Amino acid sequence: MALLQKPLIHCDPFGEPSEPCIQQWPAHLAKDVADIIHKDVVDTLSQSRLTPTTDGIQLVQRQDIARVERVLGSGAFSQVSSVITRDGRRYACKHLQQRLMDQPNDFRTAAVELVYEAHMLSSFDHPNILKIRGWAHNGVASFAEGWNDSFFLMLDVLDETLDMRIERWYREQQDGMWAMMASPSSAAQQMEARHLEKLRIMNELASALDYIHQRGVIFRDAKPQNIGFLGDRVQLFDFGLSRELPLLDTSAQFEMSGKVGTLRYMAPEVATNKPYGVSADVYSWAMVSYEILSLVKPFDGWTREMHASFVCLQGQRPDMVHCNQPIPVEVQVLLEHSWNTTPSMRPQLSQIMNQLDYLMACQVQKVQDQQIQMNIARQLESEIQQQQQLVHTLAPPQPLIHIDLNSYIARPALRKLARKNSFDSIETIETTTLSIESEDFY
Ligand SMILES: Nc1ncnc2c1ncn2[C@@H]1O[C@H](COP(=O)(O)OP(=O)(O)OP(=O)(O)O)[C@@H](O)[C@H]1O
Repeated sequence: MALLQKPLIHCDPFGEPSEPCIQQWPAHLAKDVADIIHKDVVDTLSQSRLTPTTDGIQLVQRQDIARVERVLGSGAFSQVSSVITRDGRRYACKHLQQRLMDQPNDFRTAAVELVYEAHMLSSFDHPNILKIRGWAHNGVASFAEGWNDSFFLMLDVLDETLDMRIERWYREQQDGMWAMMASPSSAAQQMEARHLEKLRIMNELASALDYIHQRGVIFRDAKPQNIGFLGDRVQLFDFGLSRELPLLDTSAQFEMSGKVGTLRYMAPEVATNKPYGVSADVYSWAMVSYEILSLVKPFDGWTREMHASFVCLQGQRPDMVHCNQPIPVEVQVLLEHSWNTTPSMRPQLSQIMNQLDYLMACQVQKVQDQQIQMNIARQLESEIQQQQQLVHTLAPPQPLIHIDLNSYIARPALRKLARKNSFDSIETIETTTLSIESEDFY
């Protein structure tokens, strides 16, 4: 069943309402709300070039949800919870926030965005874009049921978001200082492997953005909070602010609703309400990549005014040398091009991916070389240990006799005895030496 179908009012398909009744619109109002949203959605989708597929999309009813595990997160308009369905599957269920029930205009806008997000996600098939697995069984018409969560999306549950991963890397870096002092070579090896992982993440993100650009979609909100992971695979998600370009032209700039996204990752042309195109996502990609590589938030602690003046007007960019983790020169060059103030000077994502493929190949070689060196060093170390053990087995170390010099000197008879046995054993050699030295004191 498609997203759009004629709204129907029927008794609560979700069983017992999860919220108090006052949170539900009366039936006649709920029908009006659903009709208006339906009309807005029809207007929006009629201009869409995307071709969504409903293959594999499950139509889910509230009674199909056996259990709500926990809230995974919330954004400006929506809330995402982890749910278990009756067939034992786990999904991230995204729906509108309850507070929007008191703000009908915001509810309407957010509802259309949520439906549009479902429309987009079901049009995409890319390993680095989060998969939509289902939605409310009546599609847009579900809004007629009158609850804030009447319409919802069922998505794969992410293991981690990029901002969480960067935070973890930062903590590991702090903890790793001591390990680095203890074993510099293995710490260096870990750092090179981590750098390779970072390049791979940057590449997968570029690939997801390139895929949507080829379909005339601009993401507009690339930031670590909107990039997740399933295992180690990057998953771009939250297409709420994404839009289709007026024309399928990835080199053109268009008049679009400006200032959309998060300022620190936002291209200057977007922040200053100028026409923009998909190269605005390239700028955001560069800012996100900077954060991945350096573990520093771009323009941290800056005000809007500082951003407008220093970043948009004067073209200032993050420091790639004096940061937590200095960025290798060859990657610096890539970022510098990608966050160029002039959109047309920024590379295409396909070019970025080519460059990253090359850098990753070099890095793989570096990691392998380091691994070989580490193995040689380890082998040498174990051979030396084996040799030392062998020497010990052939000639086990003998204990030295403890000699109290004073008592020895005081007892010349003993000294004579020692001289007599002088070459009988190692102990006596020691004794003899001592006795000679002690002679000088007489
Ligand atoms: N599939 C998912 N798996 C796990 N957590 C998720 C998933 N989708 C969203 N979240 C969590 O919920 C939060 C809000 O989700 P999302 O960004 O999609 O909502 P939003 O209202 O569109 O946000 P925004 O206001 O940033 O546009 C995310 O930051 C993330 O922490």
